[in-house]
Amino acid sequence: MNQSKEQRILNFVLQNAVRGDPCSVIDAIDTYCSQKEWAMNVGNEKGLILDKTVEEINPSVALELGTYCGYSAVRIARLLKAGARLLTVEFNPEFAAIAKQMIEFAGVQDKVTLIEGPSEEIIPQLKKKYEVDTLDFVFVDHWKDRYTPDTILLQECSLLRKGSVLLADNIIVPGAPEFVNYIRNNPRFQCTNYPSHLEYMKVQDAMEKAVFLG
Ligand SMILES: Cn1ncc2cc([C@H](O)c3cccc(CNC(=O)c4cc(-c5ccc(F)cc5)cc(O)c4O)c3)ccc21
Ligand SMILES: [Mg+2]
Repeated sequence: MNQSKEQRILNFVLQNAVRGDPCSVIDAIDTYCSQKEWAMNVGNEKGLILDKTVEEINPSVALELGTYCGYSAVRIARLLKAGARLLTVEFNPEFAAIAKQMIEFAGVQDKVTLIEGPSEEIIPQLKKKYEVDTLDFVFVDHWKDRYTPDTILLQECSLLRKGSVLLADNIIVPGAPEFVNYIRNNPRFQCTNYPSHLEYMKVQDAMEKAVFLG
């Protein structure tokens, strides 16, 4: 049975990165996906916007929607302080299996809880099953038509507090027009747009930061 692209990305990391070195894992994925096979990792240009946002917030509890191969989970986890944690949600079992190995190889597994299942099912479980009080940071990078319903669900589940920060990928490509309309017209969020480029391409993309005002 021939390998998936995600398995080829993982194999390249296992052969070219350094176990326990998250930066080498990030670099290896970016090298492979810019030179061999494009993949929907947030990439290094938008990754720097993600890094700066995480460093600014210094979250104790972070959530990621859409793990994929674990690239952004490794990017976020490598910046977390001692005792801080990232919960990352992936519904696709193949992606989750790859991401688990990626996170472990990078050596950030003690900071990351990979949860297999759809966001709409997992979000309502975060308080009781995953002992979350409120979320300091949420990276939104799953199905683009889920950005709005899941932002509403996070509020309904009282998972956001005054100052919680959402950062959404792909505001231009593939685009999340309904989310942009919802969040920019919602008085409970303070929004900032960060123009960038689609990972590994010269195509315009952007990220949107939304601070919950309580
Ligand atoms: C409900 N639920 N809960 C957890 C959860 C997890 C997933 C998966 O992780 C998953 C699978 C497939 C697609 C996505 C969304 N990502 C994208 O679609 C995307 C596309 C492109 C792009 C851009 C240009 C192209 F030409 C083609 C693709 C660039 C990007 O950065 C993307 O993030 C996410 C899905 C639903 C989930
Ligand atoms: Mg994305």
